[in-house]
Amino acid sequence: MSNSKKWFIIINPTSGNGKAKTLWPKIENQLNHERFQYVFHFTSSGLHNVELIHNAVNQGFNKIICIGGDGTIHNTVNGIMLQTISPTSSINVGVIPIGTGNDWVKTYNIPKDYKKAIDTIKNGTISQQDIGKIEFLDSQKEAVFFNNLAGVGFDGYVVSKVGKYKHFGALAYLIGAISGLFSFKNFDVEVVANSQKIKTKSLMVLIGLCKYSGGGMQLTEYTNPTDGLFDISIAKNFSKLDILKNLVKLFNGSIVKLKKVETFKTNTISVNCKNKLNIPFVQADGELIGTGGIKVQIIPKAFSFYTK
Ligand SMILES: Nc1ncnc2c1ncn2[C@@H]1O[C@H](COP(=O)(O)OP(=O)(O)OP(=O)(O)O)[C@@H](O)[C@H]1O
Repeated sequence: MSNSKKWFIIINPTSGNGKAKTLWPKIENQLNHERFQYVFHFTSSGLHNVELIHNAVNQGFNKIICIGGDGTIHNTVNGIMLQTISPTSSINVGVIPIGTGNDWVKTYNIPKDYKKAIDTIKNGTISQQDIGKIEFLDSQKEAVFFNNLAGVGFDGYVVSKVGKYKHFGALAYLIGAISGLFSFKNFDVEVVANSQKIKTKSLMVLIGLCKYSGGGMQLTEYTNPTDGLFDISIAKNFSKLDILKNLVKLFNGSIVKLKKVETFKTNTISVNCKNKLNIPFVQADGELIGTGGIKVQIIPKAFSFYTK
């Protein structure tokens, strides 16, 4: 059987605090019951995940199942975007969500129950969305792609801390945010987008495609992940009290209505961080990817996946 007829499955054994590994035998039973033809691999690291997908596409696989959380989807997207053999939107990805935050799947109501997720992959439809490409302004690091949300500043700082709280499930991000609050310092930033320059002290600059991040928070003014535009939120000079007072607003989407949050849409953005004494972290889809200034551009409808 040629590779294009088979599914290529990757499982991140550490996702969901190890739940992906424990559930795999049951998932495998269900896939066999539903007569899926497949090969499978466990990831040994994020980089291994990217390489597995990159090589699979080069070998002719065009149907992928990703078992894990947002980081596993992110690494899978990067494997697809970095290969040059096939148009990226011709590779279809099914997701069985077994992560901690599981934020990306919430936008599309992809079921967390593995049997229902398999049914979505088997009987659902194929949708597409835009992808973001991040290039680093202050280093030679390779470009990183994202499918959900990227951010510079406090949210990157939270991601750098969240690992040790993952056993709390989706609450890990909120706990990470509260614990990081007291050591984080707002940074100087110059944002360039839509021929405008915004110079400010900032808590964070968020570059969104989909609706949820940080374990269910809604930090951007989400409209449409296929409109060719990012949803930007710049949180300007928030105090610790501002954050504590507005914790509920982080989750119900109304944080973007605050005066100190500037929102707009754009298809490219530069986030320049000139102050070498306070260089912010950069996160993409909940993965810590670097530090300092970035330039981000949108690649319209580059990612194809199974939805209900
Ligand atoms: N075998 C492995 N050992 C350790 N880490 C791994 C391994 N395979 C992949 N990883 C890394 O595991 C990290 C977490 O994966 P993932 O995001 O899927 O799960 P999660 O953190 O539980 O879920 P979520 O991101 O939805 O909160 C990713 O950064 C990925 O690079």
